[in-house]
Amino acid sequence: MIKIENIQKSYISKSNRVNVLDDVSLTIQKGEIVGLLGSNGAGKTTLIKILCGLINPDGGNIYINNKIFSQKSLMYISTVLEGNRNLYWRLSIIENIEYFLGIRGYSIKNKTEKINTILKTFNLIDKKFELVKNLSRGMQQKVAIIIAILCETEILILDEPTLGLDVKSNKEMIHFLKQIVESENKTILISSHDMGLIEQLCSRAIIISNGKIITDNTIENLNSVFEIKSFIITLNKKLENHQRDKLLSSLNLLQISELEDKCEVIFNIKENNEIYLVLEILKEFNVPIEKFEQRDINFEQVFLNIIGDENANGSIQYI
Ligand SMILES: Nc1ncnc2c1ncn2[C@@H]1O[C@H](COP(=O)(O)OP(=O)(O)OP(=O)(O)O)[C@@H](O)[C@H]1O
Repeated sequence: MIKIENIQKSYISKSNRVNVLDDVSLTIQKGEIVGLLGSNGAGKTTLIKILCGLINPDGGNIYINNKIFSQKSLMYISTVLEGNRNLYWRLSIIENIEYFLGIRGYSIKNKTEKINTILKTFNLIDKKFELVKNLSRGMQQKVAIIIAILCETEILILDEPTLGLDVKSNKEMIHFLKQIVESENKTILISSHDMGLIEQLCSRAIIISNGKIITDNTIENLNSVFEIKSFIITLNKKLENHQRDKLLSSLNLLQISELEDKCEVIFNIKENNEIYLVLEILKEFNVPIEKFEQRDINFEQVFLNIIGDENANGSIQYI
């Protein structure tokens, strides 16, 4: 179990103090698979580096299994950091496994069967003696994660596991991680930009923006936002002021965007009958409708809306 309370971290940049993590608190229960989402520079890697003891926070507390964080906590945690510096490139897969398990005090002699099984499962058995530098980026990433699993820690932290992978390797990696999530009973924290990955693997998503947690909710709850439908009606005439006012007051989630000699009415609804509300008002105005389209809403949009609203208003709204 991971408990983070009021973590604070800032860096000095060009003689200014920049807050990178601002009062971050979260709890991840044993066995939970949690996604950490955020735009570039949001503070995800900083939080992960603090969690694996690479940097110290300026303030706040971390508890691992109810004990205050110390060097000893690291025996419960394996981390795969972003990028390709998790392995020794001039060593083979098996030599890397031997080295990293050795650091944790394990001998690979007692683990040969487990190592071979895991390498077979993930199609790396033929590459066991291959130097890591000769492996593809996706294979290297898999090896780093396999080593983290072989360390048999309770907690696994993965920072951007699909970063830099092509479309095919990205798909394979998600499949690989799904197998891991299903077969290993671990507490897992995965940071990513990849909404699909978080949606498929995690039960909960924490969204961080400018060093602050702005949403911490189950994927199920966040997914309920998908039930919202979004429409655009293009009118080939501009609206008069009183018509705009009437439309804007008809629905909470309605925007009007003026184009050259047209205008777009964009609205998001949960109930289908709200479409008729808008259409009836437009009928009353007797303005010709040029186009009526439904827009797709996906997790990425939900995320962007949450981040966008946070940046715009300092408060969170889901659409
Ligand atoms: N050592 C450092 N010195 C100064 N600023 C830093 C340092 N490390 C990180 N930062 C700054 O802290 C902020 C958060 O960086 P961090 O790497 O944690 O973000 P991130 O959410 O992981 O972003 P990305 O998705 O781009 O990896 C950024 O503005 C970054 O420039």
